[in-house]
Amino acid sequence: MSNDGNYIYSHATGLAAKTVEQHQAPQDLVFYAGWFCPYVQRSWISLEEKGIPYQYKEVNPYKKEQHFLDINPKGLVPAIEYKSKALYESLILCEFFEDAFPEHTPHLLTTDPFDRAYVRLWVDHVSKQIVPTFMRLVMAQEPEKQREHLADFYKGVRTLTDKVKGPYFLGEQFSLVDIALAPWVLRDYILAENRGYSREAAGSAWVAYAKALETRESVLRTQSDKEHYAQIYARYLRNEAQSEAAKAIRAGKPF
Ligand SMILES: N[C@@H](CCC(=O)N[C@@H](CS)C(=O)NCC(=O)O)C(=O)O
Repeated sequence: MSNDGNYIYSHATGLAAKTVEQHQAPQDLVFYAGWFCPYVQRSWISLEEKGIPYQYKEVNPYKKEQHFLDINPKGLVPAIEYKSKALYESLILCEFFEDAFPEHTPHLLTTDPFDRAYVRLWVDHVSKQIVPTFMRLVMAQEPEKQREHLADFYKGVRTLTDKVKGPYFLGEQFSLVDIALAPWVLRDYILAENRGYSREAAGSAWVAYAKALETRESVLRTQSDKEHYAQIYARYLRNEAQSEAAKAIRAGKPF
């Protein structure tokens, strides 16, 4: 076990704490989550958007306790148990919620086959371009590397914003593209405070899109107080984090 788990505040705060409190009763769907985790937040936003009944259980994934490894052998949050069967991986969970609860709207993957593929295409861009570059930029120590990753981050963001219809990616309809990205938009103040990033430098379309995402109710309802996120990122900013993600980024492997 890495000692990263020792640096994590034990529970959600702010509006997220209220949401946790409202989801303590037993349900068919148990959501194993860490309040701090951007991947968790993706699946959590989906649950909140769709009004799916779920029971929230806080897990410290860095402790790798056996009961949790039985649910997710990778030992990562988010994970779920649904009618005693286990699943994990944030985006796979989001798609599962679409399939298992078709009567719950909005349809975040949309219903038209072309649109579904198009949403997946841009979720892939978020996952392969934007998120890893965000992490590389946070972890980079040398100014030259930081400049390189910052330029890559702006590039990834601009490629996406060129396609944003506004206020959300597909227009009025909130979708999985917005969900895949929103947790990192909420956390971009880490880049602004430490790595010379500004939303304005990525263009006015990005400023407007980021604002629309961070003020969406489901996003607000799953957000904790900023100071507790900053505590965790401090280890990434010094390149000391030992999470699976940090190790993969250092090794240049996909995550
Ligand atoms: N690809 C996974 C990533 C999940 C992930 O990395 N979760 C982190 C917390 S943000 C975790 O559980 N880390 C534990 C560890 O690295 O040991 C997903 O999309 O669900």
